[in-house]
Amino acid sequence: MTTRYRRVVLKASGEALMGSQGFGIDVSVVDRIARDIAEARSLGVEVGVVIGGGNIFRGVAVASKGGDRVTGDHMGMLATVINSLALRTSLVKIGVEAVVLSAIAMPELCESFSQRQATTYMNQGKVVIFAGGTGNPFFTTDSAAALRAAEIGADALFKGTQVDGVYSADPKKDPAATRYERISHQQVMADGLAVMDTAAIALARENHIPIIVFSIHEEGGFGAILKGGGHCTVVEDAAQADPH
Ligand SMILES: Nc1ncnc2c1ncn2[C@@H]1O[C@H](COP(=O)(O)OP(=O)(O)O)[C@@H](O)[C@H]1O
Ligand SMILES: O=c1ccn([C@@H]2O[C@H](COP(=O)(O)OP(=O)(O)O)[C@@H](O)[C@H]2O)c(=O)[nH]1
Repeated sequence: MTTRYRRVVLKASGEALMGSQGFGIDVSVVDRIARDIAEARSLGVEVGVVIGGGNIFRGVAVASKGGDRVTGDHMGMLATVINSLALRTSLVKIGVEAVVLSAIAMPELCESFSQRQATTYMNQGKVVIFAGGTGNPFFTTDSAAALRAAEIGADALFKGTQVDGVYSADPKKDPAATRYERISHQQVMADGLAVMDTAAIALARENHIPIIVFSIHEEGGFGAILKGGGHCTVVEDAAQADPH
């Protein structure tokens, strides 16, 4: 079937991977996300993935206790490598070809990221998992996802998170918040809607990449959106919007 998007980057929340455990990796959750990615591949969509590290470590946790932020961020980036290796294992287990490309060189564990190698693998139909964030402290995996999406020429950035879209306020704090079906990058930033960090949204906007915010907890949600249905908010500029 024809999908609206041919090549996408999926940003999967690190926190989602811990399931109900409160920390670390619940393999059944990783397996489920792998099945959702497999469905996208079966639709013919080329998929790059960025996984967060919040289920293991966030740099700000070190800084907030008076520690060194840069070291904390290095630890956070290593956490994303752990999650990426877990996802690769789950994908390979179900017969989906997948490679991990890390922004931080660790050749014994995985290949290093280069735009050329990533594009080659994607053209071959392999799922490319971008590990190590941007490779720089003071950034987030949201920014890494926007950056990789721009580098590989993705048609859309899918942010799979804890909530099912962009709301007028944080829905976890304000039960009266309402969900947008569509909103522009500009309005998300102007209204300070904190579903994704501003650097990531700005990068996506500059490169005309729509962001699809959806719940990573909903099995089949990713595929449903790719097929033109599903439950999400589409962040795109007016000029990009589908006239239908
Ligand atoms: N206006 C908003 N619309 C939707 N979610 C929001 C909004 N403001 C804050 N949030 C919060 O942002 C969170 C997602 O951001 P983030 O912490 O980066 O998650 P992730 O773990 O997916 O990286 C959601 O869980 C939600 O509670
Ligand atoms: O380019 C990057 C990406 C991530 N991180 C670090 O890795 C942690 C985990 O990433 P993130 O918080 O984005 O994960 P998520 O919220 O998606 O689980 C961050 O807190 C940062 O400490 C970083 O320093 N640079």
